[in-house]
Amino acid sequence: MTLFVKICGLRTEQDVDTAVEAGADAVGFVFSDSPRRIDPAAAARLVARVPESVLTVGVFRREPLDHVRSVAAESGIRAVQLHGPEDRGYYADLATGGWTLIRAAAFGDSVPRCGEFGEDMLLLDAPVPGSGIAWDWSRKQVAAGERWLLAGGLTPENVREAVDVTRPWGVDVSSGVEASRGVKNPALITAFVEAARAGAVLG
Ligand SMILES: O=C(O)c1ccccc1NCC(=O)[C@H](O)[C@H](O)COP(=O)(O)O
Repeated sequence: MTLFVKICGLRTEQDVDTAVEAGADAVGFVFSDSPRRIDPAAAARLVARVPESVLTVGVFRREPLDHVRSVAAESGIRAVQLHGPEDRGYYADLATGGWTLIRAAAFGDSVPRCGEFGEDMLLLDAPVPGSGIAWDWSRKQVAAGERWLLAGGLTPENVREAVDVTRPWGVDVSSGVEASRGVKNPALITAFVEAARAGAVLG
């Protein structure tokens, strides 16, 4: 099994082309308040460059359901990643649209299970998404074998150790492949994908 790698917060053609050429499995576009925010029309132009084999993901935080549906339709993304406190009804409604659903949960007291809200993937993240701050991965709470992504403060330097410690199904990065906040560095994107997959032992 190959480690699933998602590169998040992309805003330019170069970002997207680099991630795809590096072998990323998914590319993310942030549609909520963030230095990485992109509007749906601009995202649609980038989504059109992405081959079918790579999942295009829209990232949302605390947005009304109608807004998520409308942005997802306009941009053409195939997956929706939710960082808010959405309930099961919200997920059930979105599931009717055919999008792959990714539920982001902050590392904390509860023990999340992938699928308990009807999601297809679980993303275990730092309390502040997109902050580049790592949490104590050795305390990860997801059962082995679940479709879960490790996120929060990953970099080309630490991703290998993080994968070895937590044995995730996949990894997700944003800040760790940036030259400055919101501006991706192509060389770091390539280095991250290579480092993530180098000698991976998955659980
Ligand atoms: O990137 C943001 O600013 C953002 C804003 C609102 C919701 C989610 C956001 N980002 C999600 C991600 O980029 C990743 O899924 C994850 O949080 C990893 O971030 P990082 O620690 O920067 O690698």
